[in-house]
Amino acid sequence: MNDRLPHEKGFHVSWDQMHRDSRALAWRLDGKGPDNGAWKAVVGITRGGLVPAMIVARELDIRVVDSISVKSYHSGGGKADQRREAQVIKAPQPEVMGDGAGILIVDDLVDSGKTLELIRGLYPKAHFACVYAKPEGEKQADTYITSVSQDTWIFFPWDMALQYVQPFRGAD
Ligand SMILES: O=P(O)(O)OC[C@H]1O[C@H](OP(=O)(O)OP(=O)(O)O)[C@H](O)[C@@H]1O
Ligand code: HPA
Ligand SMILES: [Mg+2]
Repeated sequence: MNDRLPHEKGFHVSWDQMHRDSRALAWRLDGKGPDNGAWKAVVGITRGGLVPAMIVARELDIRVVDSISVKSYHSGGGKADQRREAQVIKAPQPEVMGDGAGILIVDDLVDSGKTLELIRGLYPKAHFACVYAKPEGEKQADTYITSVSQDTWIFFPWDMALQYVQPFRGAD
């Protein structure tokens, strides 16, 4: 039985690491767009995807940047059969998106893949790019930088703060 709490197997990502990994994602995508290698626009999935989306747009000199807001919630009866559902609560500009061709849709992480699955249904020709990917959802990402095991919780820098920790060998 696995009775470990989510925060007990944690991958803590600093701002610096996030910046490096987002830059690596941009460089991987450079020249891979459908129009002579160019991408038309970057769309960040709020909220976590806005940080890598900005960095990718900056690295690749893409000035058209939009966002899509997805709200996730748990549905189902008892705790055991609860499922994570997702709903789009704010769409990007339709004139920018079309069917998604040439559009880079960026998120910080793919976990179950539900968020990307929902958005892919709306923009089937878009390219989906994430910084981190867990195995269950990684097939939903066309490009990602770092694999993280399914039972690891990723802590992003905007959810953390520097704080004092006791020395390993405490004073008596
Ligand atoms: O692959 P999935 O299982 O769908 O999970 C991945 C999504 O979950 C997190 O966002 P969250 O919905 O928690 O919202 P936030 O970005 O606003 O923090 C993360 O930023 C991804 O967008
Ligand atoms: O590992 C995670 N970290 C932060 N947010 C998340 N949302 C789904 N999985 C995660
Ligand atoms: Mg998110």
